[in-house]
Amino acid sequence: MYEGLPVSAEIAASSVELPLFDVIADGLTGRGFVVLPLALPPALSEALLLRVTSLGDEAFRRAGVGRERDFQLNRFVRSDEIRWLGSADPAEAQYLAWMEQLRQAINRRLFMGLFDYEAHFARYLPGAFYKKHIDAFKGRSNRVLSTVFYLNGGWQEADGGQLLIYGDDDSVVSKVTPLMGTLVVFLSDSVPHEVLAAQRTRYSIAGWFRVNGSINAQIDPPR
Ligand SMILES: O=C(O)CCC(=O)C(=O)O
Ligand SMILES: [Fe+2]
Repeated sequence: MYEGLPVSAEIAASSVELPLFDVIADGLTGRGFVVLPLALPPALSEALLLRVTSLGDEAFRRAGVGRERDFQLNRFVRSDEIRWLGSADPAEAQYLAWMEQLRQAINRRLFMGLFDYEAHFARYLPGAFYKKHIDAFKGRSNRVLSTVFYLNGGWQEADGGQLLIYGDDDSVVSKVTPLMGTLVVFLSDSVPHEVLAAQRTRYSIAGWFRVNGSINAQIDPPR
């Protein structure tokens, strides 16, 4: 039992399979990505927003790119700040529990062999962006499935910060408003995407399901 959240927001370990998981699996098989409004229990989304907004500046650090440690260079690529989720906080724990359900559901449906999941809050202050990229290069990362969950109430077009998803021919196939409750799931190594500059502070949770196994004797890419 988690404190501070209504019982309805709890994700029981034995909860029945959500139809949503079918939608996600079908979307991944079809286009390689899926966008779902109001994917998680609203009370959980609110608790996560409360959590991320209660964290002080010192809780965040500037995000890096891959193995790059050159933060000057990275600033041209991305300018968000991050904080990793853990199970000590009840809202974070519930989010991770929901993702564990999704992990198992995807494995049952698509046999992807997803092994674990890692996720961080991201804070994009006004002006922050993340240039076009993919989250993983085939054979060089354990990350295979990406998730992004948004925590912004009343987000308007003029607030910027949209997620652009690109198709094979470099055209934008989806423009996602980072609105509270929306979840995006996509294949990490084949879906280029970009975050347009936010005009007001934008909160999200980015996460990755990973497969097990070492790459160049390294189990996981460094955080
Ligand atoms: O916040 C988003 O919309 C996407 C973030 C992203 O692409 C990433 O963290 O890799
Ligand atoms: Fe990304």
